[in-house]
Amino acid sequence: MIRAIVTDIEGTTSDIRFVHNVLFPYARERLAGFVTAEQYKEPVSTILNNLREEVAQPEATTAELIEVLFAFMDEDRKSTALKALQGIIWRDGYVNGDFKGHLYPDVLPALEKWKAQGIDLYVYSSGSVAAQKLLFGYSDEGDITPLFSGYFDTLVGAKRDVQSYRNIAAQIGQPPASILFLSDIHQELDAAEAAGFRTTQLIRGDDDAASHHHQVNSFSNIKPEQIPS
Ligand SMILES: CSCCC(=O)C(=O)COP(=O)(O)O
Ligand SMILES: [Mg+2]
Repeated sequence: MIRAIVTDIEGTTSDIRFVHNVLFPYARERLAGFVTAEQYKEPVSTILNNLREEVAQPEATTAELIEVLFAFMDEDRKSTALKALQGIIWRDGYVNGDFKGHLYPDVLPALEKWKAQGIDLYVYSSGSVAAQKLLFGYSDEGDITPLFSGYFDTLVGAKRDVQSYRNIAAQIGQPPASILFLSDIHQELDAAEAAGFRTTQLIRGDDDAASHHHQVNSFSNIKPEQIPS
């Protein structure tokens, strides 16, 4: 029996093009100015020190760190420091109404149905927890954050690491076999499966022939009670 569902965002609840064509450029245009202006204030000061640790360059200047951050954005590196900064910068965009968090139309009805069935809902994304709350708080469908019981980001580990899913199960307090993980990326589903989770892959665009996971093209086609263990 499924007691909890953990969902990815990019490519699963939300269009990858919203993340790559709207969110990422918005942060990219503002990152250097924001970091320069805020470098001595919290939380940016601590984030920059975390980045110095992450790249093992304890003496790196702010200008050098900004170069690192641009290289990370170029390669879509899921750096906790970069994700924290992006999340802070996106806040203005949401609050000013520059954009809303994209949701596929099939997502909200399914989340509401599962919640009404007593299934607890969680989010796991490389985007920071703050960024996740913004996307769902300022979504196309309004504030849907009351549906979620918790959020996980790279602080529990990387999305392709098995241990991350063990950490999530421990924090949720449910056995892995009673948790369903939804993602568009089969390597993430492989890691979740290795931790004992049940899995379903969202195919929002191209087929993924390299995947052995149960596949659907819409949340409306996910029946938690029918997912094989
Ligand atoms: C909270 S929306 C922004 C998601 C994001 O920043 C990102 O890098 C998505 O990565 P994921 O590994 O979750 O696909
Ligand atoms: Mg994804």
